[in-house]
Amino acid sequence: MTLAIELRGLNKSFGSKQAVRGLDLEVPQGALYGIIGPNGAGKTTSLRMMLSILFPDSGSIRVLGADSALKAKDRIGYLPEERGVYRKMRVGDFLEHMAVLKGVPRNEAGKRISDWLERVGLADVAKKKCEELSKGMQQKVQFIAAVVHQPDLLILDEPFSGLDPVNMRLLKSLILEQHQRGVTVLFSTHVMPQAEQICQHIIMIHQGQKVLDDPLEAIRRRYAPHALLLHPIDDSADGGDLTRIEGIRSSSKQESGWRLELEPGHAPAEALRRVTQEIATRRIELLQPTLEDVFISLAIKDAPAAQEVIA
Ligand SMILES: Nc1ncnc2c1ncn2[C@@H]1O[C@H](COP(=O)(O)OP(=O)(O)OP(=O)(O)O)[C@@H](O)[C@H]1O
Repeated sequence: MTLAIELRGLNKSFGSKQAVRGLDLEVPQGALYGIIGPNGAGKTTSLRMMLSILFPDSGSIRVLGADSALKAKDRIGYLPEERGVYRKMRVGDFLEHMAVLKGVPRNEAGKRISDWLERVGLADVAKKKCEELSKGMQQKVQFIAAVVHQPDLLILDEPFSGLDPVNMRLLKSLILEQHQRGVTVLFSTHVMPQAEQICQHIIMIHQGQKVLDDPLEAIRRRYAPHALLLHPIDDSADGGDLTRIEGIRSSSKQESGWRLELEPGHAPAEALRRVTQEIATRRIELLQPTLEDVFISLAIKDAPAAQEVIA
């Protein structure tokens, strides 16, 4: 397996704050990886170290076979968290500048840029100054800047922040398209449903440490279902207090059916059997934990106050 990114034991502190602790990471060539983690977890710091924007205090980095991203910079595309378009520059000039900087011949750049602007619905902004664009538009322009040179590795820091649902969907399809072209894609996000919909593999960083590094399917299997959704034959039935059934911790009637929370550690199949013995059931399903459930359960382990609120 060829690795696009290989990090070993990365550490980084800012003064007394250790932002990244002993980070090991392997991203195979052609993979699509998402990095999630609470605010301040160390995601941006990790991405910046991979890109040699920041340097680790210790540990080693290999990117696209080189010992520094600087040696492979024309093969890397990066969408930074801070949206740094050159405010006074015209959009077309900004993109041409970025493309040429990354090795695209000037006569080729113009055609690529107008194709891209067309694709993201910004065909009419090439002559506008960057500062005249909305935040979402600027973000799309920056995405173009990250891909216009057809990189082999694409690193996106919070690509979905500030986008409306239509543009989120557009960006999602553009990221998937890059992946299908064989580009290695690594992106950080707070938007769990997006990570869940498009990633094959999830990394979670919490307080500077990696706490999850698995294929999404394996994560779903590991975090066992913790709830059932029940559709009784008689929709108007009350059912009484369902916590009388062994293994059921709580129940609530929702539009989608009755949601039954399982006792932690209780075998879902057993609970399912008992429930269907008690209640005439049209349909019953195990609810798989969402990535957000996993995120919250890992992130609040060290935050008792937050746990109380969520429970
Ligand atoms: N240049 C810096 N100087 C001092 N502290 C910093 C610097 N950059 C990051 N930090 C600190 O390092 C920690 C990790 O920050 P980082 O930006 O990597 O987190 P993050 O996971 O990207 O967070 P967010 O999701 O909020 O963007 C935080 O405590 C942050 O305050």
